[in-house]
Amino acid sequence: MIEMHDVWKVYDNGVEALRGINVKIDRGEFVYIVGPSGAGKSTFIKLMYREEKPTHGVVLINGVNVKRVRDWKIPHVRRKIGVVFQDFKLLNMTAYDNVAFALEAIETPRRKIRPRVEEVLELVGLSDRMFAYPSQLSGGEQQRVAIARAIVNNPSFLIADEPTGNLDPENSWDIMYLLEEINKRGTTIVMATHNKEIVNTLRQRVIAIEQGIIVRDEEGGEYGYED
Ligand SMILES: Nc1ncnc2c1ncn2[C@@H]1O[C@H](COP(=O)(O)OP(=O)(O)OP(=O)(O)O)[C@@H](O)[C@H]1O
Repeated sequence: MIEMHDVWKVYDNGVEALRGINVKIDRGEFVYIVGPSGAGKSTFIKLMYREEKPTHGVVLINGVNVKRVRDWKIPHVRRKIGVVFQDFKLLNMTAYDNVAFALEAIETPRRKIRPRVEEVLELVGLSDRMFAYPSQLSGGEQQRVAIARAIVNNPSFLIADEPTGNLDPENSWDIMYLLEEINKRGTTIVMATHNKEIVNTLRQRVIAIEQGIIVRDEEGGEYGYED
């Protein structure tokens, strides 16, 4: 479960990106984070995977306070979260190695790496592109590698910041169907997006943030903006 209690984020330049956020996201949910540009969506997402720490308030991931460095270092907690970005952030090595690297980093026994990498690459539909480099893959394929890498450790949460932001509509839908499938298998998904059509079609919980405040939180909600 993800919980935020009176969370504020004030950047060093004085910008109040989040102003008193209270939210609870349960296991297995699929949540869209929407709102105008500069509203605080990425900041909200960054607090969840501890790219940023709250200035005030508490962020709990499965009951662990992300601000308490010692607790957070317990790999057990950190491994619970997979992250996907708009620009994929793949390393310049094969799809297979990008995914295997995530397992090597947590010292997975060698004999377990290959079957698991093959399994997730199959899940994302890339069995036949395993040894391609990012430059040889389409944007949609690169995002699928990034998703495979994010879920290879079986995280409880998959956090995505505009995962379809760099993709054409067809690839965007494919990525969304994949995220739905991952959610059905039990992973909680939190996704910041500007994609009105997706939010209005694949209905899920919608949390709208404006000027650092949650202004709407609806099950099966609409996108609600014109862009
Ligand atoms: N590292 C930073 N230092 C200073 N200010 C920042 C930093 N990151 C974000 N901000 C500011 O905090 C506010 C919220 O930014 P954030 O990126 O969270 O918004 P967003 O809703 O994700 O926007 P977009 O939809 O354009 O990605 C903005 O005013 C932004 O300029």
